[in-house]
Amino acid sequence: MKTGQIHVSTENIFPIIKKFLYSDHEIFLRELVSNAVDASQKLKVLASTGEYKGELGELKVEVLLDKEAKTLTIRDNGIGMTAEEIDKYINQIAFSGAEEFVKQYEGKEGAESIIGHFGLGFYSAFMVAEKVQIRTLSRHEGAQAVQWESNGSPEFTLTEIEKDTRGTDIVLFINEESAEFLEKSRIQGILDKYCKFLPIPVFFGTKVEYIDSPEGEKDEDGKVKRVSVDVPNQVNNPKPAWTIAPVDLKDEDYTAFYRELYPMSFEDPLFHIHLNVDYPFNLTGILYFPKIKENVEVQRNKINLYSNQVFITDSVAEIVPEFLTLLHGVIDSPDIPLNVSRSYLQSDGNVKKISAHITKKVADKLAEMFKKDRADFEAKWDDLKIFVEYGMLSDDKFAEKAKTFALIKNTDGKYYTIEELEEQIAPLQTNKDGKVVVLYTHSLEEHFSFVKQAKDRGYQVAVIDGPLASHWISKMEQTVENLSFARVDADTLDHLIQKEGELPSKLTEEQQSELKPLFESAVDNQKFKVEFKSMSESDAPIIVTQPEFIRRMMEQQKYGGGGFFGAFPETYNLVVNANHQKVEALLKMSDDSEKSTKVKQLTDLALLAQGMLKGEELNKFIERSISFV
Ligand SMILES: Nc1ncnc2c1ncn2[C@@H]1O[C@H](COP(=O)(O)OP(=O)(O)OP(=O)(O)O)[C@@H](O)[C@H]1O
Repeated sequence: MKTGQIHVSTENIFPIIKKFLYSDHEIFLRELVSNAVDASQKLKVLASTGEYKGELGELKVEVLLDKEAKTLTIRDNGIGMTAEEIDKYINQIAFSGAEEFVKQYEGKEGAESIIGHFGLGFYSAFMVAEKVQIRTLSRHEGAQAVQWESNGSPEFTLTEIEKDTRGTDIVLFINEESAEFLEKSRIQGILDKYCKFLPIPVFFGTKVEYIDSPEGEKDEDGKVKRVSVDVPNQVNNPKPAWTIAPVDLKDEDYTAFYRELYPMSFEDPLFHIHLNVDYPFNLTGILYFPKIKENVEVQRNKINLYSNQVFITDSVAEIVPEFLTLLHGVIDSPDIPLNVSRSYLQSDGNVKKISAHITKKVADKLAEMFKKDRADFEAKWDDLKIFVEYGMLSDDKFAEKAKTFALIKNTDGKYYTIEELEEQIAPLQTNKDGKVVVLYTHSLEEHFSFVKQAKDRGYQVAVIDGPLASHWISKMEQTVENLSFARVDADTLDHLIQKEGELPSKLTEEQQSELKPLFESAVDNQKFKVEFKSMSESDAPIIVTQPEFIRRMMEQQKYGGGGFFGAFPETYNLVVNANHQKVEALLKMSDDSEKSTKVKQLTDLALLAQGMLKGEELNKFIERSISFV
């Protein structure tokens, strides 16, 4: 037996490691299982190059729990270590790595968040163990098995032992505060989280499986009986879909993998993108487009980040652009630095490239789908829309590409690209300034009469809805030349698409001034501005409109952005049709009370058409209307 001092300059770093990693103790298992997997893969490589000539056997990692002895063992049959290798890799290199880490981050703000992403490697075992043994037999022929042991002080012992199987056992004597790691369910939970897709089979305990009775026992119906047997419980799928070449995968395989990732999800994704880059950085992965629900937040941050199949985190906000955090799936890249702060991550060159690459891939995939099968793309559009709009608003490069496939639906359920729609409506809907005006509604039901009037004139009305609508419209107006958008209830049709030459007004200015106070007294002055406009005689006598600009500002404030305008009061225009016969008739009435009743009735009808007549006012309107019958 040999005793020695771990090469160390700090007095004792173990208490610091423990304190530092307090919130993330569980990662010790990720580190040790990854080391075991690495040791197995290294052996595979050595075998393939001919350096290792022995039998490989079935390479596997086992996690063994002995609650009574209070130990947790991580066993592999990989390369193993000689006494010299232990001295080099454990006593010197590994330790200096851990020591440097602690020195660098001790007392620094935000250190905890860094640590979550950073493995201290082998030494993280001391977060949960009072004593750690390495019992190992090297791959070299005739090697002597050795045991390294340390109780968390810089002293260690190295002893020759009997061990006739190749590979390494890391035995942790779990300390008192860490008793949770002697619970089967806790260990299973950690393995599920970090080790689900490691490339070498990992086993933990047993599970029950049902098989045909080996003795051929039959039940009453003569069928072979099913019996339960205990089988080794493999925790991982060593060959997850993202590591397989896309040509070898069918759509069903992608869907099955989605289910493997999100067993609780009820719905299949709309489609997927398989990422595969090896230059200038290394990245693989599969991203899925989910059906986006009203409650966007629940679906956010479901992308899992892996590094060589080891789970790192499900918070990828720094790596993918914000609008892409709505996607689901896996990204695996050994090139994403994990041992750095989040703000550094955002400025990292590789991470920026990765983010730009993913955005481009997503745009290309959508463009390809649109080109390949437009009908199918249209069928998916309503689910994709919010995502594409979000992308167009937050990323100019994406917006440029998306203009070719972003669709607008009209009230007849037909889909057009922006360019197609512009071409369609230009002949009738170009105003006197040469701008093509897209009329739109967010709800056919709410705007029924406005839409009908517009369609009666041969205009098309687009359906543009959702929380991002008004932001998106403003963006389109800024980027597509000569295009402007107007909601059908923003003004009278003649003013929404102004043509040369206005209709003459039947009412003179004086007559309008005479009637104006009557209308003003019928509504709340703070909320409504009364104005007269010369409209067609067949148009409604009064309409309530909400100026496009004010409404958009209010909507944009509600869904973020535009805050600098301050709070907008809700204001509307009460537009009186200066050519309507019912309005003209008011002038001839001598009975003031009859006149104001008529005005009230006309005004209420306009409010009713906008769905704005409610509560007491609605009740009064109903009673008044009954009295007319
Ligand atoms: N199960 C094992 N079998 C063989 N060698 C091992 C095993 N575990 C650790 N080692 C050796 O000990 C070294 C140090 O391990 P440690 O986990 O501290 O660092 P690492 O794996 O090199 O880096 P990191 O864990 O930070 O990615 C490894 O590089 C490896 O050479």
